[in-house]
Amino acid sequence: MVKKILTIAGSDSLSGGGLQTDLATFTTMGMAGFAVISSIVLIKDNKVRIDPVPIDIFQAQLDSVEQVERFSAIKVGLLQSPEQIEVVANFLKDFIGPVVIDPVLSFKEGKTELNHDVLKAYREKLLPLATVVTPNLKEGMLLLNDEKREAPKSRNGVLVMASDLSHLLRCSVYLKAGKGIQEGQYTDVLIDESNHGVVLHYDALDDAFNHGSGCVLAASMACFLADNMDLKEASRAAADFTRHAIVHSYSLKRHAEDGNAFPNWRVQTWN
Ligand SMILES: Nc1ncnc2c1ncn2[C@@H]1O[C@H](COP(=O)(O)OP(=O)(O)O)[C@@H](O)[C@H]1O
Ligand SMILES: Cc1ncc(COP(=O)(O)O)c(C=O)c1O
Repeated sequence: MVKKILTIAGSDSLSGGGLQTDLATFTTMGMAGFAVISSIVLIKDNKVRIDPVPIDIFQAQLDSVEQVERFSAIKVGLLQSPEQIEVVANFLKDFIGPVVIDPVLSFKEGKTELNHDVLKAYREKLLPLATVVTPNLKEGMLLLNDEKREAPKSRNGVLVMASDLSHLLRCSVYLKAGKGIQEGQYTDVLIDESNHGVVLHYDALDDAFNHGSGCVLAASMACFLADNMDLKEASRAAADFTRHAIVHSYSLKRHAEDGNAFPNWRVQTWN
């Protein structure tokens, strides 16, 4: 039977992340994708504009997908207010199955304002309901909320940070530590459900063409978990899937400097 998988995410009409990227990932993984829209994101001239969907319409979408029997996994992306976070927490309370939450608190594409009530709601209401949370280093530091703490610069430092996050949030953590940890490499760290740490290093690929790579990672991880892999296997498989999406990135304009990760890299392209 075809597996059904839900994303609760923002819409990015440039397909550089958000539900467009999530649905494309689900399709490539051979699963049927469903989407609840939290916000409309507009990116132009290095500015990010986010218009949240009114809360009653957001809730109505969640009520509507309750008709689906039943999702094999749920991925959660951009949420813009404590109210949205609370509504999602309520929705997830009775869900039995893997939940991957990507706490989108910062954008590569431009600055956005941070609402501290959103951070508190994430920490207290939503993230403890996740199977795994996938912050980048900046998002992880924000969630830890410790002004005296410095961002880690070593392999050990990232392991400690991921472990502290996992204790604070009471869930597994896949921390995207980025390129500052080991020369020429990207480092990701997983703290799994038995508090066991795994460090993953990957050769750094061209940075210019990877809008949406965080979404591809979390969405593919949700699919691998839906396929009954354990979290360690699913993490490795998702990291590998995402590297392929980055290698196959495409630009939006013929001579553009940047572009999107390509989640459909497994599918035959028409040339
Ligand atoms: N230039 C790159 N080379 C290799 N891996 C990368 C590169 N950029 C991102 N990744 C990987 O892609 C995944 C998503 O990371 P990232 O794009 O940093 O997330 P986010 O968009 O949430 O900040 C991670 O596994 C990360 O290690
Ligand atoms: C709706 C939405 N969610 C999430 C993201 C984050 O994307 P990334 O995977 O590059 O971190 C973006 C980026 O544009 C977005 O528009």
